Amino acid sequence: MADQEFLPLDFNSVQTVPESHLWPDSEELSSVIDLDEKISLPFIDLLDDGASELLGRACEQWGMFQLTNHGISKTLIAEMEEEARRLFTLPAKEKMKALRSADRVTGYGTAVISKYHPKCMWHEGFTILGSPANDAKKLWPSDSKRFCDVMEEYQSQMKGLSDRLIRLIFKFLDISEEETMKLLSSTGDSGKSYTALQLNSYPPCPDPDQVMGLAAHTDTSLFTIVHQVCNDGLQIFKDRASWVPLSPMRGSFVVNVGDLLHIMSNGRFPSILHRVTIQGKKVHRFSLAYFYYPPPYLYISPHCKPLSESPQAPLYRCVSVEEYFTMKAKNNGEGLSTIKI
Ligand SMILES: O=C(O)CCC(=O)C(=O)O
Ligand SMILES: [Fe+2]
Repeated sequence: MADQEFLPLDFNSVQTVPESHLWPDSEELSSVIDLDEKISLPFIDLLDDGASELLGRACEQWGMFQLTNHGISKTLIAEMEEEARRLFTLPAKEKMKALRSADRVTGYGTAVISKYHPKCMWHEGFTILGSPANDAKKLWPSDSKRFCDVMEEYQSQMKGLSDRLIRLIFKFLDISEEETMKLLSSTGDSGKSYTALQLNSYPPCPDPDQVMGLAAHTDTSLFTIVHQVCNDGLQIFKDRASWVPLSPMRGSFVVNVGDLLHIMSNGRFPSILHRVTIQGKKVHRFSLAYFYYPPPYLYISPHCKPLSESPQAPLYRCVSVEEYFTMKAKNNGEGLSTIKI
């Protein structure tokens, strides 16, 4: 596919879905199970004394959970929502000024997984690593400070929250304090961190049943913390059997296990396949996804429990984070099978 085709659509000006965005008869869109009620993911209260055990069980059984009492203020979340809306409701030609080019990972553009699919998604995104100042200045030459301040504050708070979560999760996995400290010290402060913030926008669509918001994928992160503005649309591929729609509770974060934690837990915590469908003709859905990664130079390997009751051979070979990214991209977004022993 030519690079041109990866430009997000000018969603405001389309009356009908163009051929490039129609996903007809696609297996990808089908097979949602018929449920009377949407499935509720487990809730984890971060202030619960047993949070480590509860987190571990939820990661094991679901690879995903809803986090409450996470300590991120409602005001900051409301500001994030406002700034994301301000960005994505700019005219298309303004957004294009911050277009992510082939050699850059930050800025405005389509989802990274777009290149693995013949059809385009009903989605536009904005990716931030550390300070968004360079890209924000292109959008608002004299008025980018508010956007940058809010994005940086959110990333800093997400980093703190992620550090708390990883400590509890590593404790459950019996990963030593020394290893935990190595990870935490190498991820640095938010300005230098290797984490990424992805603002997602799924505009209203004239024919929502024929398009895909975000196609099925697993995240490469250790885990991802997602806040959704409009809680419907996210689906998970549960038990490798069928797509299940979720409706997370407003105010909670959805946290999903990514490939790197799948590897470190030796497959005990599944990196769950998920996707986003489009909800209606009028709904503009946004989400804020914070991807928590170790630095690219660190090596990841399965942590096998000694003295356990079942055999604990490693399922995956040791791999650096950077190499894993490369392998996954080469294999069209499916990385785990490439390092399977
Ligand atoms: O929009 C969502 O709810 C999920 C987004 C997501 O899966 C991602 O950005 O990787
Ligand atoms: Fe995702």
